[in-house]
Amino acid sequence: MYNRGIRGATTVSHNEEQEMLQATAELLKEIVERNEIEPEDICSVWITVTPDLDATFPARAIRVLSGWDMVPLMCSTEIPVKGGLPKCIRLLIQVNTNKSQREMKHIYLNEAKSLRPDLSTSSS
Ligand SMILES: O=C(O)C(=O)C[C@]1(C(=O)O)C=C[C@@H](O)C=C1
Repeated sequence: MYNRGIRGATTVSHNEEQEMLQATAELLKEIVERNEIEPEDICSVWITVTPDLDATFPARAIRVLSGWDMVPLMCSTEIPVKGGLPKCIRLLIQVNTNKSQREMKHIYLNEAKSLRPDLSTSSS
């Protein structure tokens, strides 16, 4: 068993609570499904938002999911680099798995696909 990291990122159109929660849940669901992981296998989830997103804590979208209440979550702000992609939510999931690092599927949705086209395996 190894401890691996899985990355994801997505964007929202507005600094709005429901949109942020929905985008976070969508990104998490895609990561979980594509990587076939269970909440029990997850060590922690680190979430960042760009400084233009302050309508809510994205962690709220994760801890209400069935089986996710005991997964350690942490939100923080991405560093405000000039010209950085706006309204972006990033996830880093640390997971226990037997898979190799190359088998980890990193998910970039919406405008965030431009961040790491080399890693993105999502078709959406
Ligand atoms: O992967 C991302 O979300 C990126 O924006 C790329 C990148 C990088 O340059 O590697 C930049 C900033 C993030 O904190 C993490 C990684």
